[in-house]
Amino acid sequence: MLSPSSSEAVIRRLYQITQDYKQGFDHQITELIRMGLTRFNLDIGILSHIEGKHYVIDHCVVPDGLELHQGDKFNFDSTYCAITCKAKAPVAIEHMGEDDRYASHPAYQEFGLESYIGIPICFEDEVYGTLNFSSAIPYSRKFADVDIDALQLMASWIEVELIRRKQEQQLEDLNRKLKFQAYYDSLTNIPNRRGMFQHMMKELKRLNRSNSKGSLSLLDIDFFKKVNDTYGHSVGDAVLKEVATKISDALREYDYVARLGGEEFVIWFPDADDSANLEACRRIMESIGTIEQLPEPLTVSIGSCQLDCKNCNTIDAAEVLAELLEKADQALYHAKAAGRNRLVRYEDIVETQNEY
Ligand SMILES: Nc1nc2c(ncn2[C@@H]2O[C@H](COP(=O)(O)OP(=O)(O)OP(=O)(O)O)[C@@H](O)[C@H]2O)c(=O)[nH]1
Repeated sequence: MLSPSSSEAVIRRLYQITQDYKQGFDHQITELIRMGLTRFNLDIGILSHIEGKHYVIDHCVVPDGLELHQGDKFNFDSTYCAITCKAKAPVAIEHMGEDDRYASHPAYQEFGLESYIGIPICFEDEVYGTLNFSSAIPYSRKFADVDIDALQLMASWIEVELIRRKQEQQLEDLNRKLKFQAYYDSLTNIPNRRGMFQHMMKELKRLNRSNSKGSLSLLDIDFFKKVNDTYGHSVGDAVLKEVATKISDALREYDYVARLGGEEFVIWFPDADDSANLEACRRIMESIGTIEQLPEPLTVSIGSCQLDCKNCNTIDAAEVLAELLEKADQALYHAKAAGRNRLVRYEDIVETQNEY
């Protein structure tokens, strides 16, 4: 004989399952279904989900040999779930085949389950699916109010958990969006100045340890103001996006590009020697020249400099980055002053200056 205290046992177990949140929702639901199977002394436990005209198994615990798996889909109308959802309340049937209401139901015809206890699960004012327990064997006693109470407790737990999961997901999405906004440029979808700083700090610290080389380039679109003035700001925006795409497409997996602001981009080539860097920059310039938004070829100027990390061990990464940007900027200034549409290496400027 079941006593009201059996509901207390369910509450206690649900509390333990809640405490187990670190194991994840899948584990918690499986434990809840296992508890239900023990509680009702049945052998098939399912949390289902309705997708249009389909009944989909979200989670299930079934006896060995029964081929039922997460993700399996059935026609909704020919499931016991349809009976429960139509009732909009818990349904408990001890002997389906001898019940005039259900013996001819397609669910019974198809699955032949004799005993069944199920309840609709609601989520955001809609029926999400059902929690149900069943068996191919008729039930050995009558389902009682305490059984329904226990089922309702389990359903409430799932409903609260579904809401909590959704909120958690929304919070995660929001955090991801905020992080993206903080570190990425919304126009071109590549990292912004802050993103570049974060990436370069990591890179330079790694290079410091491995004592390797790298190369940094500043790329600036030539006469971009004229593009805006002649064709309008929206064409200017489209050109900026296309330039970002062309640069990204020309890079190797470990190279890195960010938009520093306006029409200026920074490109980092880790471990690149001088010739690899120059070759990549030439490829980028060529590719940008084929941009289709404008009737005339678009040109860019690039200032590059090399990092040699032999002396970087003792220097602060932020200082190294500031120095790299400063050198590349000087080289870019020379490229602009010399007529634009060209690449200038900082090392060449220094060499020329030393000759005088
Ligand atoms: N469409 C668009 N224009 C931008 C954006 N950010 C900056 N600009 C424009 O970029 C232009 C940069 O102009 P300048 O700094 O004079 O440079 P420039 O015309 O490219 O000349 P040089 O660099 O000397 O070759 C300005 O007209 C800015 O308004 C943006 O997000 N979208």
